[in-house]
Amino acid sequence: MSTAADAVTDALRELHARFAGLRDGLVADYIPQLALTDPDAFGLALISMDGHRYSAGDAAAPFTLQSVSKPFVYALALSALGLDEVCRWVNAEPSGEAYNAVSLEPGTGRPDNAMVNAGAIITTALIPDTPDAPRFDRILDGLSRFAGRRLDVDEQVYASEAATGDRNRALAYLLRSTGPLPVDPVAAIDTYFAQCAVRVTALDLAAMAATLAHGGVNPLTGDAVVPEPVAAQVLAVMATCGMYDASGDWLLRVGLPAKSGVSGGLIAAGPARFGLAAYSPRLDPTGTSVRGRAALGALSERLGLHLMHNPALAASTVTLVATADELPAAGAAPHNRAPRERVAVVAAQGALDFTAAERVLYALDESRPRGTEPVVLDLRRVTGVDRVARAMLSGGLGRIAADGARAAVADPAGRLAPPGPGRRDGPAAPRCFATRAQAVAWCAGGGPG
Ligand SMILES: NC(=O)CC[C@H](N)C(=O)O
Repeated sequence: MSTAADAVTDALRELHARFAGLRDGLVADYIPQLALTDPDAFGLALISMDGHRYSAGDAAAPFTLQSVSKPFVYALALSALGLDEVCRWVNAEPSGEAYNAVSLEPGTGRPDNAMVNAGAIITTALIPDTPDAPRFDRILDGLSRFAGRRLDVDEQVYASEAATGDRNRALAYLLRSTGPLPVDPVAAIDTYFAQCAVRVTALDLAAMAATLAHGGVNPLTGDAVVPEPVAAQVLAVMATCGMYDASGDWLLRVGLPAKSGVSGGLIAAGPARFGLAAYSPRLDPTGTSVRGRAALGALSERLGLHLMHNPALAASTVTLVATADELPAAGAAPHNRAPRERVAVVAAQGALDFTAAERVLYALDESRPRGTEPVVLDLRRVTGVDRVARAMLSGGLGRIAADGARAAVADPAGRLAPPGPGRRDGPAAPRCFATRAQAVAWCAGGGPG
């Protein structure tokens, strides 16, 4: 039997079938253990903001995080130290160079960003290291919370990189020699190798990406892994730097914050929409999975996820602009008796943010052609009012009241202010009522002022 949501799985399966024939690219072999992976493994996964999981192909096949660990450890550093402190040691500029380049700011020695190896090594070194919570324990714990399950280290890949990672060790020594660092990158290099060797699946990666897309809260477990501003900061750096010297092209064509790794993992995050992941070990010259890139690019196009694409203009916010005596009798019963004033009524629906609140304020003005009429704002069909919209609506209604007109809100859920005709919390708090009829009656002069 098939379910309606199988249509989402079908979309992933179709992309999997479309790109499974791609044989371009090479499996990374500078970490010898990685050369032993099956070059044809190919998995895709998608996790929604409600925690719904979809996958196709080898989405449960294990592989190591490699550079896909970088944005998550960056998130942990930002959570521990804050953006300004982290930026003192790692910049946030695209380097336009390969992941292993020696891209250090002249003068300060500061790496360009936390997505290239030099920046990632510093980021790892910035994670606090205390006897009761050693640095790597904190990192493994954090990565596990992003994934929503306990992760472990592929000891063979770790040993393989530790034995051959001379270039990264050289970078660590160079970093220590150039900058007045608060931490020792040389001491942190083995921790960096270990974080790169943490074992995941494409489904784990999708959960990790979905956690960033979901404001730092894992949509599978509900765990608030990092604060919302940190998730936004990490996504911003992924968008500009996540694909190294291919970051501009990726943002242009795919339009999503993303991060690749040399084991073949690739994540992309559609903020407030999805976490996406691909796994396929054959890499292009920038170190990105060839099939992963093709599949996530096609998925973004197909689902309309490009960030700069006309962002979802919400359905109409304002559902009614009228005067109370134009409304059906049931909606405005008290008003049918000779009102002292014509009362304007504006009704809104859906989730109110800045964009929606601007529409509502504009409609409030349109509903009062003389600019002196009392007005009722009907929020009964509103599902949410964010902080910005609340301040804007209170401010707009406050201006009407300050001009001497009555302004009331039908707001039984108390989204703008607690309901109750007697309630007035100060000059900025609008008069709120449980029903529209009560609000209209008060505005028409039927209630105490
Ligand atoms: N791009 C990558 O995935 C690189 C990670 C790898 N562990 C390295 O530091 O070389």
